[in-house]
Amino acid sequence: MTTLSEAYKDTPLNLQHIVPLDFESIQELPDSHAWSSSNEFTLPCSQTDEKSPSVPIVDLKGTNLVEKIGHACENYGVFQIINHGVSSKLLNEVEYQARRLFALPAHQKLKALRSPGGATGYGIARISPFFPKFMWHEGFNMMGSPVDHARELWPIDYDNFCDVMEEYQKKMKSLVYQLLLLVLESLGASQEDMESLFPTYESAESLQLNSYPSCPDPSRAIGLAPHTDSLFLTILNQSDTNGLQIFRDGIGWVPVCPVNDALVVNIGDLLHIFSNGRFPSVYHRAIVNETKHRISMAYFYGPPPESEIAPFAKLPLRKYRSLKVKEYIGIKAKHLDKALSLIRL
Ligand SMILES: C=C1C[C@]23C[C@H]1CC[C@H]2[C@@]12CCC[C@@](C)(C(=O)O1)[C@H]2[C@@H]3C(=O)O
Ligand SMILES: O=C(O)CCC(=O)C(=O)O
Ligand SMILES: [Fe+2]
Repeated sequence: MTTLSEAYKDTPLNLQHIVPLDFESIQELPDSHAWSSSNEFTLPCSQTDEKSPSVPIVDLKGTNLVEKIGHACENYGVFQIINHGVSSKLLNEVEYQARRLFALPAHQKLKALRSPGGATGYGIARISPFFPKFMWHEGFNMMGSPVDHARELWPIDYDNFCDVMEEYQKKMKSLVYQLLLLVLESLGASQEDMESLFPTYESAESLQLNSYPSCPDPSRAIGLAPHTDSLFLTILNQSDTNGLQIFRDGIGWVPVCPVNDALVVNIGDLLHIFSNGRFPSVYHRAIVNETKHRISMAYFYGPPPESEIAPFAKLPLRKYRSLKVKEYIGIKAKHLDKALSLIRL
């Protein structure tokens, strides 16, 4: 059986595209990280609130969930959830542990550096080789138990970090499955379809901690360049600092403004394929700011790498060919934004 991390082995990266900058030691934006300045207008978060949000907010204890989630998936590709059952204590604890990790000195973080063919550990975003400039970002990725890398970072006291990350992954897994059932129901799948298509015990999952240090010249830097996520669904804990933006056709970049204790859910490419394009994977990016060190935590969830993915049989006129999840991951790793069009029928 191929694991998710093995699915990335065939497209190794060189060190230049793995090692982050030592942000602590930098006073000015280096040319390597300076993007041409973008003056596009984006709606400021001060002009939104919970009554007129920039993307839908779904109360998981509310009514008509299938309808609301279906509408958000079809029209936005992203929504925020509240009353999701994950305690604010746990949300704060993962953020605390992530901050603790990124606050380590650079030489210590490099002990957990991702290997060229590996997917887990410390490093810059996988999508970096596709862009001419580097991002104002460092990440730490986990697939399953983080213990091996955590021990490299904190040889003695790695338990706290691991306990929190494992508990968080467990909570995310049950939450994502609950969301997936609602999403599938809104596509017209029956309970039986769902159980046979996506048995709970089989999946691919990954938890990514993102760090965007405060930046001396934020208008010329980018935290995470525009991309779509690859798997089914992503649950993002963006804490309380804004930075996440989605691209909406005909409008442009729209911020996903932080709502206290809310989590952001977004559609990835595999769900785009499964929904035959009805639920498009949303193009998004993260911007940085001058004063705050922003942390986010993204949980990615998808079907196992060996399984087949295709548009759901009950949907008319299939637009995408059927393929193995690991094959799609390989195509995406080589072609990024062109991956979906390469499998179009
Ligand atoms: C399970 C995943 C999902 C990955 C690849 C792999 C591990 C790291 C994830 C991210 C995290 C940062 C953005 C992204 C675009 C990136 O560069 O690495 C993500 C990517 C994807 O959604 O494709
Ligand atoms: O930090 C954010 O707000 C976005 C993170 C993201 O897009 C990702 O990890 O894939
Ligand atoms: Fe993303």
